[in-house]
Amino acid sequence: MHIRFDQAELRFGDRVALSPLSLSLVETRIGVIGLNGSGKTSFARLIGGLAKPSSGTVTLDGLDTVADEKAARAKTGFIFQNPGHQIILPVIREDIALGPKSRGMAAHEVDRLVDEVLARFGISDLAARRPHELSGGELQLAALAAVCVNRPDVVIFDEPTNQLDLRNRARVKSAIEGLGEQAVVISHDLDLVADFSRVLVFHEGALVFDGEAIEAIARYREIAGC
Ligand SMILES: Nc1ncnc2c1ncn2[C@@H]1O[C@H](COP(=O)(O)OP(=O)(O)OP(=O)(O)O)[C@@H](O)[C@H]1O
Repeated sequence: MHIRFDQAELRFGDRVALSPLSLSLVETRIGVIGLNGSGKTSFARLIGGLAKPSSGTVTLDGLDTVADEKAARAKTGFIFQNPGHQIILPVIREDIALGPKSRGMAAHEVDRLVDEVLARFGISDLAARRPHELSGGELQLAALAAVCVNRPDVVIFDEPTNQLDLRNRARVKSAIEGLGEQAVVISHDLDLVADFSRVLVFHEGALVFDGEAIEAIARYREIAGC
């Protein structure tokens, strides 16, 4: 998908969360790194249509995230920092079924799709479980299944390996690697983006580097002073 920022800016009163930014993204794996408060989530929320630019535009395959809000939103899936908050129904299977059901799909087709996506992320055994019974890694995968069942063109992850142990981190990393969809991944876990074709570095609300992962990570280390 073609994600395009055209002088898009995000402000909260006098506070600038993201300075005017113009760029085009077509790569399948895009990493976003930077210090806390540097503007990464603001950037991601603009892509996902969860924030409206204070000025400028953001388009997804030519659809404006404000003027064509519904169609643009349908192209994106967002996995929040705390995926437990986005699982709203009491049982995982029901939660994953919510999107297809709300589009009026027949019950047997919904069942088939849900089974397929559970198997795809290796979590068929979690179908009947409740969100509070799942580990952080399992919650990430369940949220990812609930997003991917809606067939987005791009999946946006906000720190998907935050607070995960090594095993769960590896599980989430491999799920992201295996995605057919385009992925935009915000991460403080530099290993996660080390193989990505394009990595953006934000600092104080501005994009300060855009390019190869290895150079992006070096630039980030320089900014962090370590
Ligand atoms: N709703 C809001 N109201 C006011 N200021 C905000 C709001 N959301 C973000 N900001 C400010 O915008 C700036 C960028 O925040 P953002 O969440 O995009 O950073 P981040 O790089 O994702 O940080 P982190 O790594 O801590 O998640 C910060 O100074 C933050 O305080």
